[in-house]
Amino acid sequence: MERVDHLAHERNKSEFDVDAMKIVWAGSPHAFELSDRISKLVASDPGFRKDNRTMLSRKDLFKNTLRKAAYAWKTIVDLHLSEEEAAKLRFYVDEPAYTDLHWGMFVPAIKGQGTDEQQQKWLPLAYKMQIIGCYAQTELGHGSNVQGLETTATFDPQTDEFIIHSPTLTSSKWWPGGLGKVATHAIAYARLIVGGRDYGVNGFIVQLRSLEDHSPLPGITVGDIGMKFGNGAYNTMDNGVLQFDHVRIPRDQMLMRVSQVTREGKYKQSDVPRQLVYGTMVYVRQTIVADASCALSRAVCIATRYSAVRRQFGSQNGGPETQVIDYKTQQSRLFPLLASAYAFRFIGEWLKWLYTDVTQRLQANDFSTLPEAHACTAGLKSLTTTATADGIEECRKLCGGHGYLCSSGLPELFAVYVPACTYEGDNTVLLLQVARFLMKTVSQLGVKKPVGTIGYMTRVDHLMQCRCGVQRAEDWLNPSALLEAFEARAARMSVACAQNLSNFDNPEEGFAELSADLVEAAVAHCQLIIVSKFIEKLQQEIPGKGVKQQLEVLCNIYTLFLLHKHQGDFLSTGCITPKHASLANDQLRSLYSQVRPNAIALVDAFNYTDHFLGSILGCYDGNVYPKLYEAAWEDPLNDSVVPDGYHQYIRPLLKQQIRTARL
Ligand SMILES: CCCCCCCC/C=C\CCCC(=O)SCCNC(=O)CCNC(=O)[C@H](O)C(C)(C)COP(=O)(O)OP(=O)(O)OC[C@H]1O[C@@H](n2cnc3c(N)ncnc32)[C@H](O)[C@@H]1OP(=O)(O)O
Ligand SMILES: Cc1cc2nc3c(=O)[nH]c(=O)nc-3n(C[C@H](O)[C@H](O)[C@H](O)COP(=O)(O)OP(=O)(O)OC[C@H]3O[C@@H](n4cnc5c(N)ncnc54)[C@H](O)[C@@H]3O)c2cc1C
Repeated sequence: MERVDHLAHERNKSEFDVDAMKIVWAGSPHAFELSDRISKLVASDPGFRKDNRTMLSRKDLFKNTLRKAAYAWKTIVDLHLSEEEAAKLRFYVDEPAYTDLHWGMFVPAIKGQGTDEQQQKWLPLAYKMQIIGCYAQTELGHGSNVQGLETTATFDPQTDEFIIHSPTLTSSKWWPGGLGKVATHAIAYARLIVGGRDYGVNGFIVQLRSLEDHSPLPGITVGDIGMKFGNGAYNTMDNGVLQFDHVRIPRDQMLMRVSQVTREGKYKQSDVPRQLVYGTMVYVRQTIVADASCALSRAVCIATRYSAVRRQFGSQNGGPETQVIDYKTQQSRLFPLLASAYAFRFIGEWLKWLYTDVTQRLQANDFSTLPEAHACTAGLKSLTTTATADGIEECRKLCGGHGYLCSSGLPELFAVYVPACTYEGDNTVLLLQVARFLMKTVSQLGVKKPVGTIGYMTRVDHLMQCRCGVQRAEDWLNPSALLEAFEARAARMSVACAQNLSNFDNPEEGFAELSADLVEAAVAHCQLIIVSKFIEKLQQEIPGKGVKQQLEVLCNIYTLFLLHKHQGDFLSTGCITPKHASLANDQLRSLYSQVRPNAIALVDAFNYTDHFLGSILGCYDGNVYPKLYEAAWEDPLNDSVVPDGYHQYIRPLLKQQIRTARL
């Protein structure tokens, strides 16, 4: 049967080259070809089916995840996939699993913190999955405060070993993904104790389970921490608990790139900064930013397609009702999210570049950009994950009642995504790190020249007193006007915090007292980074009919939407007047009308297969109602017409009502 495209009329309206936009979204023709090929490979293989996840019990769900992970590995090996292709395949399988932590944290931790010899020994085993690793840092009593970890690693010079121990209940490792039921090894973070002295937290490679029968090794107590938020969702992951009872490991299993312990029991610190012990977190925060655009764009794709299918009110002379996407309120909620998905895509690309740059510098013993890389990865991780989690929930509401069905894909997407606001650093704690960086920058103005993303502070005198030159709504399309408003707001908020801090005798006390304001200053700074990198991206040549114009519209929507949402900051710092704010809002409305005919094509450019989207509301052909109707009948509750439990619980009730009625 020929498939009808219910969204064809929408696709015909678009004013730009969608195929060219697909390449911009993917990052390059090579990246597009790779994503396209691997996503289709996964979608066409029934072994990767995922539409029954929300109905399985935890045990069945978890076993199914183990099956899929093994099947994915077999596919990777059988097809001789490259590292890049294998990573894409895992991405499109789209199921949180122990492999995420093995490839995403265990391997990078050994690469970043291990010596050359340690890498040579452990990486080949990990690459072939002959060992499976996890990242065991967080404890029951301490997550955010890494310096507060309690697990100890005490050097025993007699045997040339470390004794890994959990001295208290609160020192139990708690949360590590893959730890609960699968990992054979962990990078365990513990306080390094040598000669009775505490040298702070360091990573150690510890074997947890037998490679023969998977039983925990002596001294190891390990298990899963239990069900998490939502059906299916992150419950495919075995987040675990772990206690060490004087577990001995050879000295050479301490990750020794940052500091070393010699055979004689001498502690030595390398020339590299101690903060590199936190290096794996910087790496993962950068990948999380790139991932935010994927999660948000999925939700936006579903909500946009469904908004074009769904009609309510406004029928004229018996004709069709209005598509809900034509309501200005729907547009003002949806299009900023569409623009954010693109903005996060480009900031993710830029952050990847920054991370690669800092890594190369570190290898050449240039540590100068490390504080900026830490501030950018921490701040952008916080900003993009918060906006994405909120955005997915907004997309669910944009889909009305049907968005609440699991078959819309949105409840599961939200449940899987929302812990990103907490893991790899609680979002508020991370913004406080950015605030520290900002306060340090302001306190050193005139002594140290700010560069990179903080370079705008060199013009602080101008930014403290400049006046917005916008006179008509269209003036807000001028990138210089937008940039200056965002720079002035960020600079003024930071300087105000620094001035308030100077009123405290004890800076730490002042920092704690003003922390809510400091977080807002950090948000203003991070929003400026995203806006400025989007504008920079548009200064490049971008091929394809109408592609650049569409991106300009999206960039302006993203920027003016932020200005509108945070107009309190802009007004209270005197960067703009109420008249400017009102003109910005006028311009925003006009931009929504420009994006409207292109909305479906702009989400088609994400090039998601129906399998990856996992949503009846977001399916490519827009044939929503028959699919919803069919899916309802597939629910196990509809296996029988009369439900189990009828004779036990319903019939007696009804009988009782009959007796009462007769009385
Ligand atoms: C494609 C692969 C994808 C893989 C993705 C897999 C995803 C799987 C899903 C989930 C995985 C989740 C895994 C985890 O959650 S692991 C645990 C993560 N834990 C955290 O993030 C803890 C957060 N806490 C911290 O990072 C720190 O405790 C802290 C908040 C930064 C505070 O640390 P500390 O007390 O030591 O620091 P200070 O504030 O005193 O700062 C001292 C100076 O150090 C600088 N600093 C801090 N951190 C870093 C860093 N990471 N890099 C560089 N520099 C750092 C800080 O700025 C201070 O500098 P100064 O110049 O001011 O002295
Ligand atoms: C799904 C999931 C997967 C995870 N995977 C792993 C893993 O693989 N490996 C691993 O080691 N860990 C993992 N974690 C743990 C995770 O990294 C921590 O939960 C996270 O770092 C937050 O720490 P916390 O739980 O201690 O939160 P807390 O620090 O206890 O936060 C509680 C509240 O206190 C606030 N707060 C804390 N400190 C401050 C402060 N200084 N100032 C102001 N407010 C503050 C926070 O903002 C938050 O509102 C995972 C967590 C989750 C949810």
